[in-house]
Amino acid sequence: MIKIGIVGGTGYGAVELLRILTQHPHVDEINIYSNSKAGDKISDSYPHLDAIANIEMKTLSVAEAKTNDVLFFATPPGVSHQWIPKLYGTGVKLIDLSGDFRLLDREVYASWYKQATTEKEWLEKAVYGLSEVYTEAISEAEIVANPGCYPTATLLGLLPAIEGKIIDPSSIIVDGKTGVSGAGRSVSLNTHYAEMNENFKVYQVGTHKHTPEIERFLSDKAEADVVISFTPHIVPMTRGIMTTSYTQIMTNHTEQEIEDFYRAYYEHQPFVRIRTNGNLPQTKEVYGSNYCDISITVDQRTGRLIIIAVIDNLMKGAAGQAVQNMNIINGWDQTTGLSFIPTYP
Ligand SMILES: NC(=O)C1=CN([C@@H]2O[C@H](COP(=O)(O)OP(=O)(O)OC[C@H]3O[C@@H](n4cnc5c(N)ncnc54)[C@H](OP(=O)(O)O)[C@@H]3O)[C@@H](O)[C@H]2O)C=CC1
Ligand SMILES: CC(=O)N[C@@H](CCC(=O)OP(=O)(O)O)C(=O)O
Repeated sequence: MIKIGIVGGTGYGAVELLRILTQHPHVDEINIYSNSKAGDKISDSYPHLDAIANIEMKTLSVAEAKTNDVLFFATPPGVSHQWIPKLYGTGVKLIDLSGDFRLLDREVYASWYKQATTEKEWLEKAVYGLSEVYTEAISEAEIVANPGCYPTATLLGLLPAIEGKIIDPSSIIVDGKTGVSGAGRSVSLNTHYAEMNENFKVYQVGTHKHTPEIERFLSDKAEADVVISFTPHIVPMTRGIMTTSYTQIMTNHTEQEIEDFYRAYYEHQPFVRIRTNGNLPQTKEVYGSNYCDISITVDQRTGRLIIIAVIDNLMKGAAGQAVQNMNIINGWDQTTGLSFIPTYP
């Protein structure tokens, strides 16, 4: 049995971690750290957790942090990099849901995040937590950089086609669509009900911070520098991400052959489901679960392979994948504590 700490206690990522970890069979104690509400119970902020997690939140300190076996940072970018170097080597496994450790180059980070992260020596110690792809490295990691929500869906959709040399890596255009909880719980005019309802917004065209993260890991598997066009959109729904990737096919494979290749690529991965016979995934079909559903379509007319991937941004896009990584680190079955059937309708 292990002891868990969650930093950023009153945010959406933390609450989703709690939803999972309160039912995880190997977790017997949960500490919650809050910057704004230490001393309060988490159920004061989230009454739906009353009688499930009436845990009093604490202030984080290095001494406190070290009492945990695994510490999750569910904090905005700019927080975890101040703590993780102080905790490295103490035996606590550190899983960061923010972007602070996802890029190797701090200048690239600064140019996309408009703020600083830690030195390269620390960034190099982090393992990218795309569970299905970097499993072995994650199993030995002390610091896991949990992937961003858009990169999770985009990379799971594109990596088989890149590794199989099915598509031209220089041809990739990605359209992302997210639910509003992707913006976190903090109040902003952008996500105000009246601004969001009956609306469909595009934002950060060509400037979204997930672009260099997607490019880094596509380049890793393409063994060449990959540059993509990525455009995110926000949709009036609570949860869900859909990414649509448009790519140029380089081979004469049929749709069936590519589909079979994808299925073989993810054969032993319990959370990736490949759609068959032109069946296209919808965000509702993964809602509340850790699944990533993927479809591939060969557009004969344009010679393009169109890849659609859906996830729940708070599950496979954040807390679910973070727990999947905790399971990998501890040598447990990846699905432990994560067997949520999607909530439908
Ligand atoms: N929402 C999503 O779908 C996804 C989120 N992520 C990432 O996960 C992280 C958490 O996101 P999410 O939970 O949605 O965000 P929220 O804004 O909902 O929560 C973040 C929490 O962090 C704490 N916090 C805020 N500012 C500071 C600070 N300066 N220092 C320390 N703690 C602070 C606050 O909790 P308290 O005051 O209680 O400490 C806050 O509630 C972010 O980095 C986000 O980018 C990644 C993938 C998807
Ligand atoms: C709607 C909305 O604002 N979504 C967020 C999602 C990114 C996020 O949550 O950040 P990480 O995944 O990098 O940690 C955004 O586009 O910035």
